[in-house]
Amino acid sequence: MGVRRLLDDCCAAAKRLMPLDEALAIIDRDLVPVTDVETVPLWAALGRVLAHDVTARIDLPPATNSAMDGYAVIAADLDADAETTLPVTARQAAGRPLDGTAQAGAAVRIFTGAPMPAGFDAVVMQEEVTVQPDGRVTIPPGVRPGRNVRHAGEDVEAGSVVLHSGARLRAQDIAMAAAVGHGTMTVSRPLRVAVFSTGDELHEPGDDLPPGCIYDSNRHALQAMLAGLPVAVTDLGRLADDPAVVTRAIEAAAVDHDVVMTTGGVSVGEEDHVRQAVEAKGAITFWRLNIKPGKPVALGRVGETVFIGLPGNPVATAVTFLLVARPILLRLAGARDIALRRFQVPAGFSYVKKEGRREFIRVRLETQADGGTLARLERGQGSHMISSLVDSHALAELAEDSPGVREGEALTVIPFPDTMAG
Ligand SMILES: Nc1nc2c(c(=O)[nH]1)N[C@H]1C(S)=C(S)[C@@H](COP(=O)(O)OP(=O)(O)OC[C@H]3O[C@@H](n4cnc5c(N)ncnc54)[C@H](O)[C@@H]3O)O[C@H]1N2
Ligand code: MOO
Repeated sequence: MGVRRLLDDCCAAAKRLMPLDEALAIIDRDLVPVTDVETVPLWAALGRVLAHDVTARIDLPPATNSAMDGYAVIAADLDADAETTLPVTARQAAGRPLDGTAQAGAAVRIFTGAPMPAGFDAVVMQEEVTVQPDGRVTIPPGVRPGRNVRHAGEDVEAGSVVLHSGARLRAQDIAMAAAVGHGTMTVSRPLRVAVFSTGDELHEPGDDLPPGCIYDSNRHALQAMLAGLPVAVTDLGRLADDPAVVTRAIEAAAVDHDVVMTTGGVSVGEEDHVRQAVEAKGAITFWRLNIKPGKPVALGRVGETVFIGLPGNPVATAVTFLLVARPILLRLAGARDIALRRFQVPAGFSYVKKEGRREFIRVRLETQADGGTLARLERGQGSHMISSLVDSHALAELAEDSPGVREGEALTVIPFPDTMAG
């Protein structure tokens, strides 16, 4: 895996801001996914990337069975226009052998999930029958073959592919693997991701805060956001704004990690040393994207290790994690679908934007009385305003050439993924 195909020369040196789509195309095309796999129990497979197709070992359902608690019958035994009273000659519970004899002209007491007795083709719910004092059952007219019957293989046929390699496993995928007989799943190994924050002003939350300093929130936010991805995180703490310290730390972390991720120090100030540190030991592929917030975001390599440099402003960190770091990590983990889901909802506000950059603004998604959804603009859109992240549910995306949005117009929104959703 890694960055073998990442170009060393780049538009980093150029003045041009790279469009987001171009950066995503580089991620898609040039990053080489991990090839190491491991086999894990089902409970450990959630969120991991499936390494091979999963094939059904059995039909699903494995046998034709009843969808209801009631009485199995042969529809042809019944009077089409009048009630029919039948003796009950057998009992069929799920997971047990047939008790009694299932025969034409009789009903079988049956329960949900129990296999249909041979030759029986319909089930009448127990609520619809009358049990006579002598134990016989009276069945209403109109029962057709197939009623309340679930056929073997109607969900999945044995031998068919039920999950495709590259899928990020969700709860329903694990249900499917289990149902068709797999007790383990083969997934790509977790990416080893090292996380640093940089900045002399940063202090650990919980400690005393000297004047002019702030608590390090980004490093903790990143670890929380990474928790939703197939990664093993190493927290490498805070780095001082010292070029030698930053260079040494990035170089050391690159030795035993697949990805080194930093926050802060990636812009143009004299105390921003991250980019130079990466260039000293590797190369930068892109460094500035045509997005707001999050313009200073870098992809590069240090040896074979992928480097991701996220900007320091907390909202820019979160936005670039979603838009850039997340697809990089999913691609490296071998995931097939790395795109964020986008929806259109009406805007409940007007917003003017400068043309030229793609802009992401924080919105709340409100359910209206008519059941529809409306996007409301969060107050405080500065990229230092964490409260607007806390109060929002999604990013609204305004295209490069858009002048903004007017109330009532359709707005493209990207709902926050699980670790950021309410
Ligand atoms: N002359 C220019 N100045 C800046 C530009 C620019 O293009 N030209 N870009 C601005 C943008 S946009 C952003 S975003 C920031 C990104 O800067 P850095 O990535 O170098 O980040 P820092 O300068 O280290 O910090 C920026 C800001 O974020 C706070 N911060 C940093 N780390 C953390 C952390 N771990 N937890 C919480 N907050 C953090 C830091 O104190 C600063 O306030 O640059 C602009 N400047
Ligand atoms: O784009 Mo910066 O990333 O405004 O905060």
